[in-house]
Formats: sequence, structure tokens, C-alpha cells
Amino acid sequence: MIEFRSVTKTYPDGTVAVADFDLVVPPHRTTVLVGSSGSGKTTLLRMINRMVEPTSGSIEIDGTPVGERDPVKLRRSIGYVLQNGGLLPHQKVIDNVTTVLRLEGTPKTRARDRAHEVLDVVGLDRALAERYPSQLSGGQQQRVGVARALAADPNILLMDEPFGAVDPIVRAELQTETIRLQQELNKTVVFVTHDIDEAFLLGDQVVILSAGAQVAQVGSPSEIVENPASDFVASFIGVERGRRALRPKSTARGTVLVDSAGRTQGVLVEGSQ
Ligand SMILES: Nc1ncnc2c1ncn2[C@@H]1O[C@H](COP(=O)(O)OP(=O)(O)OP(=O)(O)O)[C@@H](O)[C@H]1O
Repeated sequence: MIEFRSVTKTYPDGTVAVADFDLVVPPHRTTVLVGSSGSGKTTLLRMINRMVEPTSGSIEIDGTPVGERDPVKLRRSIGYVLQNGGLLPHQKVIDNVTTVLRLEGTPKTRARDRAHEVLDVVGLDRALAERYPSQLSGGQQQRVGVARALAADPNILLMDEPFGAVDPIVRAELQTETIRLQQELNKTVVFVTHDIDEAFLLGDQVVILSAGAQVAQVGSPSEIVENPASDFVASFIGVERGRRALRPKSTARGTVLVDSAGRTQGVLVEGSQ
């Protein structure tokens, strides 16, 4: 479990990125932080692995404040996936994936075996291991980023807009893959996005943030859609307009549900769960 307790982050120029933030991140689940640009999502994520230090308050992992952990060891024990993969361009895929293992002193052959294993896990052909990142598609690069984050088998995986830079089709593929991976690996995932659909698709727990990382609502996707805590949340998730605003329409064969653009989204089945 990860717990934020009254966490505030003021950057040296006076920007208050996070103000008095509290959150419990349950283990073995995916928590998605979602909010518009500048709402403090990246700052929150980076305080978990001490890439950013809070100005006040504390973050605990399984009851131990991260401030008491060695920052380098802490960082190596937590997987981190960035938007552009964050791969080193002059290193082959295999060397990118084994970075943390080699830093930890894992023997070369074992590190290579493990790299091949995680390439399998993320659905990449082992032959790609000998390529350079620029010789891969955007989607493949993101998978390598995930493989690298998983190589040392961390319990926690931080993902910062990992699919932000790929086209919508590849994005959908990577999202499906992430759900499969999570079912298989059971990590504690903290995922940052500004895309509410992505948040609802991937999140067991979704945290909707407004400026200064103010929590507008925390809950499962169903809880949030069924009972938005405020007008801000209702508008952010689009229950008033957009794809989630469904209305019934009678047809010769029964009632269907139609979105605000007039597209039929499904069939209303009365009396079922
Ligand atoms: N190093 C820094 N120095 C000063 N201000 C910063 C720094 N890093 C971030 N900020 C500011 O803190 C606020 C929160 O930034 P942060 O990157 O955490 O938000 P975000 O929700 O992840 O945004 P985005 O979706 O655009 O990545 C913003 O106002 C940003 O400009």
C-alpha cells in the first residue's frame, strides 16, 4: 500500500503543484490519477520514488516513509514508464531493458535471459532485442519501456502518460495489453493520464484532480459515473454531454441507448444485472 499524508509540494518559484494531498493507493490494483494539464499528476507520481521531494507531509510505502529510504535503491525498486519510453537512443533494446539489472550487479547472462523473458511478457519478439530504439515503432518502443520497468520485478509500477504519444489504434492495443499484464502480474500500478476514458478503462480506483492536486473525487469508475461528487466531476467525465450521456430510444425491437451524437451504443436489457 502507498499512502500520501498531507503532502504539499511548492516548487522553488512558488508554484504550488500539490496542496495538502491525502490518498491511499491499495496494493495489487491500478490507481489512475486523472486531471487536466498542470493539475499536479506528474509531481504526485515522482514523489513516490523521490524524484521530487515533498515540501511537507509524507508518503509511505507499506508503512515506511519513502523519505527514510535510500533514494537510489528506492528508485531501482519501483518500475517507471514515461510517455516517450525514456529509452536511451544509443543503446540496443536489450541493454535498455537490462539497465537496472546491471546496476544491481546481475550477471550478464542472467540479465539477458531475464530481458528476453520480459520481452515475451510485453508481447515483443525476442529478435527486436538487438535493435536500437529508433528502429522500432512508437508502440514497440512503449512496450520496451514497460519491459524495462518490469525487468527487476518491482512490486510498484509508475506509469506517466505512457500512451500519450502513440496513435489511437496503437493506444487502444497498449491499453488492452496493460489490462492483460495487470491480470497476470498483479502489481500495484499508479497511472497518470489526462484522458478520462483511459482512466475508466484501466483504473480500479480513479482519482479525479483539479488544480493544485485537489481531489475532486476518488472511486471506482462505476461509483464516479453513477454518482459524480460535483458539477466539476460531472462535466469532466462528460455525463451531461458526450458519449456517457445516453438516452433511451424506442425501436421496433425494443429500447436502445443512444449517445449525444445520436449513435446507438447498446441495447437496453430490462431486468438483468
Ligand atoms: N520543476 C518545476 N518548477 C516549477 N514549477 C513546476 C515544476 N514542475 C512542475 N511545475 C508546475 O507544477 C504544476 C503541476 O505540474 P505537473 O507536471 O505535476 O502537472 P501534470 O498534471 O502532470 O501536468 P501535465 O498533464 O501537463 O503533465 C504546474 O503548474 C507546473 O507548471
